[in-house]
Amino acid sequence: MESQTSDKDTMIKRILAADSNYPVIDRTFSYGTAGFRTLGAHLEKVSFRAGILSAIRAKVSNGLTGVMVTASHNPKQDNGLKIVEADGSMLHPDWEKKAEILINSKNLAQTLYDFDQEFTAHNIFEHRGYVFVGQDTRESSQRLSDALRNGAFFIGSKTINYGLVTTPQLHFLTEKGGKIGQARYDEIKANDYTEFFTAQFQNFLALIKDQSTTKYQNELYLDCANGIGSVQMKKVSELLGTDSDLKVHFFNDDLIPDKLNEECGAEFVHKDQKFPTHFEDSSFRGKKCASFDGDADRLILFYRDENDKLVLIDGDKQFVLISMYVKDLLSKLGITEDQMSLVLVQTAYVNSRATRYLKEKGVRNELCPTGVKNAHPIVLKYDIGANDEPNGHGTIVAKMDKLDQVLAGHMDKIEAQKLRAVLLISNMCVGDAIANILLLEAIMRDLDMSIQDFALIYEENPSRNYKAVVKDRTKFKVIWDETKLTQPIELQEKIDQLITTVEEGKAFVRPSGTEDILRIYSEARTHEQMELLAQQILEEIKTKYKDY
Ligand SMILES: CC(=O)N[C@H]1[C@@H](OP(=O)(O)O)O[C@H](CO)[C@@H](O)[C@@H]1O
Ligand SMILES: [Mg+2]
Repeated sequence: MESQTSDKDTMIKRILAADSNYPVIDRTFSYGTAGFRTLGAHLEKVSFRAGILSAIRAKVSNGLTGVMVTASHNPKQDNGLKIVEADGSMLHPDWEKKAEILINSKNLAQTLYDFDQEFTAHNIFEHRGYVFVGQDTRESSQRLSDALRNGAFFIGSKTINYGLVTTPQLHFLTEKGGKIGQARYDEIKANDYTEFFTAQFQNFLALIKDQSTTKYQNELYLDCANGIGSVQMKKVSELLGTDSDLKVHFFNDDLIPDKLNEECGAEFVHKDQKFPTHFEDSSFRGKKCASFDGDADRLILFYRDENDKLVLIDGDKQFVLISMYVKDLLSKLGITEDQMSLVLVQTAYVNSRATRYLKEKGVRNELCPTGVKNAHPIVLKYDIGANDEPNGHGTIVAKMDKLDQVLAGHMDKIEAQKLRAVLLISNMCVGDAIANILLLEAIMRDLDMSIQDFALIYEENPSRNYKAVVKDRTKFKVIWDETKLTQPIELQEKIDQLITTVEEGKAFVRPSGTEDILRIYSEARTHEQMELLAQQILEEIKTKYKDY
């Protein structure tokens, strides 16, 4: 698609005419923790305008942005839009604000003239920009992708539609585009992603192919949340071939939009602490299982123990293993923290036992507010930085140039080869369920570790997330790392007091950044105490703060 005009006024007229075709939704949209997200039916105009915004962003920066149409783990009637920078990272915070201005504008022509003024040097009505677009399997996704591409077209941009891809895949493809430049965008194919990660996994396995295993389980039972992850993971499986070390059995791999995230997927398993559909059977006992979320950027591992209890391996434990593995290789090579710094960045939701374990093992650990975009700036301060959220988000990022310098002279050693190879299995743009399962399989295989061994690295305190509906969640204010409320302070004082009544108590309340609710986290040494603590806090909110 190509715009023929360079005349500003004519272009704006056409944009306004197209914009008026999309229904007006009378509310203010904000770019939350994970982009614009609400009912799919309310997002058509937002998508059209997000297309314009993404195109402008491309024109004034590196010529490229990516947009993913998805609402991840949220209900099937929801949808959302996440904008990706040309380096594969999340939209710059300054541009989140600009996106809100353009999307909520009551005078679109004026807003466009304002943008034009602000970016005079970039000629936003003339320069070409590119927008890479991906979508999940929701019913509304096609319509929203169409509206989005339409918006980009009307402001004179080209779009490349990758169709059904996972969120991390769209980040990967956008980053690749940012690296190779516009002239070669045609070369980028959605399958580059699956081919890349399969090859990295195979490279690592080639280093350890002679190591025999006794405990590693090479079969994985995968719950795909009935989302797009199954399509891409099946491609990985095919590329690995039948004689591969890793055999994946696919479940909940139906692409009917109605089934998306329905009683399955990482969010369901983690928050509800229940087995997903098709995993109820006791024949799954002891087997290594995992769940993706709807757009495959989250991963939860789990198994059914001998008492049929669900044992979860959450994001924290996954990244504790990954960080420990990397730390161990560095120390075997005699590489110090000064030569190559390492950090694991987590959120207030981290289990106290994980924090304690990391301290014992000497892994540097920092907290950040919820949302991957908050972890990223901290991660980048270190040479190797991992971040995770218990719900299954997480990635490990390494400054590969620096690593190569530090490893020069060590590359004859297996530890150096493993370190380089294992880090390359990571999707360094954003947390990725497919890359992460391959990364963890590589490590479990090398350490000859069963899923049961994995679960035992440390024993978490029982914990759980709860929700409460209040009149106005924005009145609840928290400190930077979200572990405490500053307002209402009386509620914080009550929580502080309740925590002391249970063993190893930890609890906090914060307003969600993606839903119109308060989130309540509770943790204690026993399940009963954890529930008691949560119930008391919920009761306090219900009786005193519902209409606050
Ligand atoms: C407790 C929890 O799971 N919070 C989730 C949720 O954010 P909230 O701001 O808590 O609504 O959605 C985010 C985006 O997917 C994710 O990064 C985060 O971990
Ligand atoms: Mg997701």
